[in-house]
Amino acid sequence: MSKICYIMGKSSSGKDTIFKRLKERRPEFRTITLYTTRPIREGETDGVEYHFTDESGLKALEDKGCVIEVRAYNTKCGIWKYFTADDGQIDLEKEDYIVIGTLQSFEAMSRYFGRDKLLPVYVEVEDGLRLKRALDRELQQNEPKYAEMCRRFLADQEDFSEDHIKAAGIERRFSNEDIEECLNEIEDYLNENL
Ligand SMILES: Nc1ncnc2c1ncn2[C@@H]1O[C@H](COP(=O)(O)OP(=O)(O)OP(=O)(O)O)[C@@H](O)[C@H]1O
Repeated sequence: MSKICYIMGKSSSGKDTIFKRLKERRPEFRTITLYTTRPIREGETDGVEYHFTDESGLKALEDKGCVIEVRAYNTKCGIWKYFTADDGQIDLEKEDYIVIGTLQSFEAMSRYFGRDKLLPVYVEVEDGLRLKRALDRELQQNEPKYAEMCRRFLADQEDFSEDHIKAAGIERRFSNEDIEECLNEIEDYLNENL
């Protein structure tokens, strides 16, 4: 049975890094590119990390009835929305997919496609190390957004509270202290469950 491997974790836990490395290891995985209204960051490419769009783009997809889930974040830089659309790119009869999302979107996708179609991969990193990685990443940006980085760090405490993780039915966690060890563990888990 085809499944959606759903990568989740707090900000700077390494979701993007793991996603890219898993895609290299398992090139047969298809991706579901999410949409966002946030501005594109240095080094990102439209249609790769996200489909970068705006409010009118979101409304057009909503009018067509194909938005599966949408979340809005009141950031230091304005309201940014992230959403998943059933825009014809998902065929669960044939393909396995790999996606990055949140607990909220994981739950919405589970309702939409069926919980058995999703394979959650929850990534975690000790908070101090995660904050250091977040700051190091921000320092590399042309216009570092430190306030937004801090907001996300604090918001994650609530979004990924133990209660929320439990309510979403997440049991397995993958520590991303060492990237190779983390990838090996995830790959074993995929082999067991796909
Ligand atoms: N195991 C690791 N060891 C050292 N650095 C890492 C490791 N995993 C990720 N990083 C680095 O940590 C930073 C955050 O990683 P990444 O961007 O993949 O996280 P993310 O969870 O996708 O973040 P966000 O949700 O905020 O976009 C990046 O600069 C990345 O290169």
